[in-house]
Amino acid sequence: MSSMKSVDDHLSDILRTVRVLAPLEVELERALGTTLAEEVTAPVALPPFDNSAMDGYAVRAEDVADAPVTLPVIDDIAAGDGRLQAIGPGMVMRIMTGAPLPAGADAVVPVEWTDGGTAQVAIGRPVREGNAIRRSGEDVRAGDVVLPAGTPIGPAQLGVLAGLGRRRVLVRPRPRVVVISTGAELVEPGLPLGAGQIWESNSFALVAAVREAGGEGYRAGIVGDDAAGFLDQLDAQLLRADLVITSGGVSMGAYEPVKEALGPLGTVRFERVAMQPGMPQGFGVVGEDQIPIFALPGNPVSSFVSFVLFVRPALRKMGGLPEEPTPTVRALTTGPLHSPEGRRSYLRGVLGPGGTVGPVSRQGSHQLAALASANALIVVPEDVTELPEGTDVEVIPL
Ligand SMILES: Nc1nc2c(c(=O)[nH]1)N[C@H]1C(S)=C(S)[C@@H](COP(=O)(O)OP(=O)(O)OC[C@H]3O[C@@H](n4cnc5c(N)ncnc54)[C@H](O)[C@@H]3O)O[C@H]1N2
Ligand code: MOO
Ligand SMILES: [Mg+2]
Repeated sequence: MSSMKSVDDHLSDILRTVRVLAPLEVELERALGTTLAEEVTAPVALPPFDNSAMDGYAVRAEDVADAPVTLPVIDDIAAGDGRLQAIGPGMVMRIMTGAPLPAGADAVVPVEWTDGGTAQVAIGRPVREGNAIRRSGEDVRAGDVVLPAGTPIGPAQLGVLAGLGRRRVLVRPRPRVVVISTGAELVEPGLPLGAGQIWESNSFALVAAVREAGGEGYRAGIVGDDAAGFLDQLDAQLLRADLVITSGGVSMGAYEPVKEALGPLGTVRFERVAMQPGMPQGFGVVGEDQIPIFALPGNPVSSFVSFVLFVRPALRKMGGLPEEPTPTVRALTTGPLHSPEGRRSYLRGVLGPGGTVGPVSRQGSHQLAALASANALIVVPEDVTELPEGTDVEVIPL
């Protein structure tokens, strides 16, 4: 039996091969979930001008120091009022939240502290200088770097970009990922099953996982166990792909179209990775543009686990995010665990309350429903075959 490649070596080969995607200018509406490819500075201060934090009256604090006092209201300032207003000693203006502070005013009295008058107003208590005023530049000064390149764009970052007047922004685009399923036994869900057939599920799970990982996933349908047909489909799909995932056809059978088609190219290596599930799989590049391709095993749990361990980090890198190990937590096992010698196991488990984790009862790599009942993968190292209940283990939350 040929020797196996470690999970860590396989991942580092992958990360060495995939490249960060070229920056692309996109509309703000399309930037959520991407990574900034430019440094964003503020063209103006935020707030751009001194303004009121409350609905009330713009005053000179010294004029209301002996409150209660009654003072004349010389004008109203609404938010958006562009007039350059000013007040003199002994005068006030009615002002709304967000409206520009008139020159000469140094405090705002909230309407709750007054009788709400419009021609004149009775002010019930004094205010400190600066009360309820939001100063220009208090959030951001003009020229400040607000978002450095490499920032992941979430809702708050998107909001601040709009708040800085941006309509378009330079980002690392979402990787476009095409998923091709292979297998003569596969039928589109929704169509009737014939003898010996099963409904195709891997591409649905993988496309969903791609989307969750920040990529744009497309199903390229099912190709049978025919290497030439697979290559035709691959050629057609490469036009719209930054990355390709195939499922099935990589093991030791008589009909392994992916291995048969890609093996001879010399740019895709088929390995036995020392893991369970997911041992047989390939990785490399295809086409003129050297598009990365993951040839994942057909067993549904195997392709899913391989996605988590290998494809997700590759998508992160392509999308401009820093490399980081797959996030894990520690937990105590609620039952004994078994694992094959020489392969790192990723047992399907349930993370419970209080930092415990238990394996689900069905651990076969074809048992997709068991995966769906799990919320974690329990990592058992290569050299460990049995673990008693109560062992502290590493867990990948799903
Ligand atoms: N003699 C050996 N046989 C197998 C070995 C081995 O080392 N020696 N490895 C086993 C392991 S481990 C795995 S994993 C699988 C990998 O198989 P393939 O990648 O060649 O995939 P297929 O043969 O096409 O399918 C395997 C299994 O998965 C089902 N499948 C495939 N695609 C889908 C899909 N899109 N949706 C749902 N189910 C799918 C398929 O029907 C098969 O049952 O090889 C073992 N064999
Ligand atoms: O390695 Mo296979 O993924 O066990 O079923
Ligand atoms: Mg096979």
